[in-house]
Amino acid sequence: MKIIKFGGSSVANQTNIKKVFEILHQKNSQGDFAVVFSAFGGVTEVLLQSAQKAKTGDKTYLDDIKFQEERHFEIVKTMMPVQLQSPVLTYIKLRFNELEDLFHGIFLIKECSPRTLDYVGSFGERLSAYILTELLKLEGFPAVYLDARKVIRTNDRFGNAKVDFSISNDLIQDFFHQNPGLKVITGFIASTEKGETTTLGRSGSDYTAAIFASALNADALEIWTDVSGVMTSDPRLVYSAFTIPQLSYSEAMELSHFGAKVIFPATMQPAMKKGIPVYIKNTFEPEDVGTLINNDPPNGKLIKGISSISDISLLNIQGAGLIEVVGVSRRVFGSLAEASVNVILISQASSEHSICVAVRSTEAFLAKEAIEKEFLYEIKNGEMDLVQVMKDMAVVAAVGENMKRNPGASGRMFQALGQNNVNVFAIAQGSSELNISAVVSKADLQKALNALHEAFFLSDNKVLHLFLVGVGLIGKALIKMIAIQSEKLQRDNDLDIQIHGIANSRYMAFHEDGFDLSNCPAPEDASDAQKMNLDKFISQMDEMNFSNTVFVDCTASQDVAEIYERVLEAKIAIVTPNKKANSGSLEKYRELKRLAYKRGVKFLYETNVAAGLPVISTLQDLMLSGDKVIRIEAVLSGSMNYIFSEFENGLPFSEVVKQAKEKGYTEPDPRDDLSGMDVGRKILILGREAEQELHFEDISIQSMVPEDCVDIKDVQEFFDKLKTHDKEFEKLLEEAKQKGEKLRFMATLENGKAKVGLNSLDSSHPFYTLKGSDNMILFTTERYHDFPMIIRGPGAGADVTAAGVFADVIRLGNFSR
Ligand SMILES: NC(=O)C1=CN([C@@H]2O[C@H](COP(=O)(O)OP(=O)(O)OC[C@H]3O[C@@H](n4cnc5c(N)ncnc54)[C@H](O)[C@@H]3O)[C@@H](O)[C@H]2O)C=CC1
Ligand SMILES: N[C@@H](CC=O)C(=O)O
Ligand code: NA
Repeated sequence: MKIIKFGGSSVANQTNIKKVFEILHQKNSQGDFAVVFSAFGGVTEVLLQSAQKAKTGDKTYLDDIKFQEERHFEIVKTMMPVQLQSPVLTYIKLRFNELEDLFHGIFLIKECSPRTLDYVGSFGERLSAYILTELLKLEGFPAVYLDARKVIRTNDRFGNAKVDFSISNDLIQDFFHQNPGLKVITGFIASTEKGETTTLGRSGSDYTAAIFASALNADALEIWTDVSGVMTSDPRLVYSAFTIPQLSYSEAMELSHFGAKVIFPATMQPAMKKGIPVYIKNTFEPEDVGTLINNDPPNGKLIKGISSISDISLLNIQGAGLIEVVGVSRRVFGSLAEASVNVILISQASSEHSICVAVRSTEAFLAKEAIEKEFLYEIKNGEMDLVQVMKDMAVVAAVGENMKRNPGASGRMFQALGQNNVNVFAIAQGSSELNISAVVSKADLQKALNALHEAFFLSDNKVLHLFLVGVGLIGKALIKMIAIQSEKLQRDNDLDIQIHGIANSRYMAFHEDGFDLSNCPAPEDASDAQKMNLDKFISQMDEMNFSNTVFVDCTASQDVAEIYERVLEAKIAIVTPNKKANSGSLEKYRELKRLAYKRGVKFLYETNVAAGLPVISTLQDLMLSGDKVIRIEAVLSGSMNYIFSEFENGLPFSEVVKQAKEKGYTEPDPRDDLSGMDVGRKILILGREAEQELHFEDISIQSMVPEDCVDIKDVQEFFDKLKTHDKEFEKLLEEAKQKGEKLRFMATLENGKAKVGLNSLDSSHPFYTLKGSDNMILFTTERYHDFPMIIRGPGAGADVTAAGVFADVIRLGNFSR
């Protein structure tokens, strides 16, 4: 024998009811069963509200019950042949007439006792189970209607009545013996010895089902609802949450205690006592496995689920007068109990200097008052401080019985929180080792849940959640590269990279699960594309509140660089090829580094200089290991090197500049390269990385942009104008050629001063042989004194730059492991 219970949403309308019938037809071949139904979705709530309306003299209760009556009629009229409808419609009509009389009484005397409310609350189930019995007969089932008030006996605590199991069990067994056929049972309702209607409290229909399962020693109890079982975490906050296949009763209790709405612990008690397995199944996805709750020993995962309670406050009770004084905690908790404050979490360190309790925020003030009143004398004498209240807190808890046998759960939990910069305000773990709870700030809740979910469930994979501003040449190449490499990274490096936000200067779009990278749309083509607004982009990134979030800036925009402080403040890492932030004021450069350090997040910008070549990281390593930079000599512009080396082969100057742009070597506006600004920025950044107090004014820059080209707005027009200067550049080339030299645009930094400009170099110079987009950097340092350290290779272009950005992102994955 099985007891199968369907919740209100499963029978909310004709379509859903048909789904329920399909499920029951399938059950038919699997042995004996009885069915428990809730009221049609939402009916009981409306009836109880209508009773309140009637009590306050609000006559619209009449409209509400009319509407509900119609709803019940409608189901019968659409699901039953006309000739059979009459008795069922009459039954409905009679019930609603009773209700109307009842409400009229409430309306007149302006009173509605808990006893009356229980009676009102019984109509929903009585109607649904009766109608469904008749419909099931039409489906060929030998259905027998059972009003559970006949067989479940309770005391008269209306609203939340206590069941007398010995009487109820007998009555249930008798009814089943005497009435063959498929019993169709009303959930939620029961009656007292005197025949007064009572209800079984929150999730009462589940409880009814468990009572029947226990009384009949059922083989199984199935709870059919609108979700596919108990999930590892709240899916609204943790997008990667999934259904837990099996839980022990205790685990299910712990998880449901924390607000997993699927089951209510008390309802399981009767089934649990008899060891009856409980299945949670989804009426709308019947093929889904669902969750099995039973007595089987816990297996597999260390932790089964991560749950949370938001909106709590933390009370700190402290003072020297508390140490080694017997009876303090009795007084604290006694005063809270007297004030009817429910304590959610308790923590006291063995120093006894403070006791910390978490309560619902709505009860925080009451709690503070109660404790302060109790300790009035101690507070007056300075033996105890006033109770501190920290608002806007939340509890996150890792739940699982396997913790008992395996050390390491708390290590993993607090490592994950720490690495994601989630501050923990209090911790509690009982010796049952079923749950470790931590109090965190409410603003960190989603991040904490995701971090824990990743740490315990995602097959040990680290997930980086990227938000990419600037889907241009480099941004697009980056997306492509991640798409190609992602399988290998997941397989060999346990690293999963998802992109949740994309933007260019016009549009932005977001995707909770991450865009499909092998087919990633342009921001303007994404399904929910919105006009780009940087402020909103950052807010949205912040709100999505993923752990391991990375802001990737692939623009050349000053505006975007201005937002870095806010990003780092939000404990979000930054990876960028954009040089604007690091080449602004020295204060800003230092502030960003300080902030990243303070917030414990990384700010990586290897591609600021020489694209993917390891220049910045190498210089940082030199500095960290105690070296000192004496001189830097470098060709730092891929486009300028391309231009001046290709130009030797006879093409006009303006033509080679155009080619450099087409090859993706130049800045979005190639005049940033020609003017020396880009190289100026790079040598400035290198100087700063070499711990020199370098300002942009300390750099003398020779611009190669002809004066009449400076102010032209349109890039194409600039190219036209540049053509008129081809001869001047040819002359420069000719002069160098005659001396057997080559033109190289380079930068030098020595004695706190930097110079950027065009040089004519003979064949003895290391830069003489550079080709194409090559960069070359010579570091002369205290250690590399006689011969400089040399880094050389292509230093511009979509692929080498995107690869450098990608490498920084992967580095983040290693840092945050
Ligand atoms: N091209 C190269 O070889 C290298 C480039 N870089 C740097 O990479 C960055 C990107 O360069 P490219 O991809 O070549 O430029 P691009 O012009 O192709 O792309 C820039 C993208 O940023 C977007 N954008 C601009 N301002 C924006 C704003 N305020 N908000 C949102 N989006 C905005 C644009 O719409 C465009 O999609 C630049 O900072 C550049 O200096 C660094 C090393 C090498
Ligand atoms: N435009 C730059 C590339 C980016 O840093 C160059 O030409 O080197
Ligand atoms: Na680099």
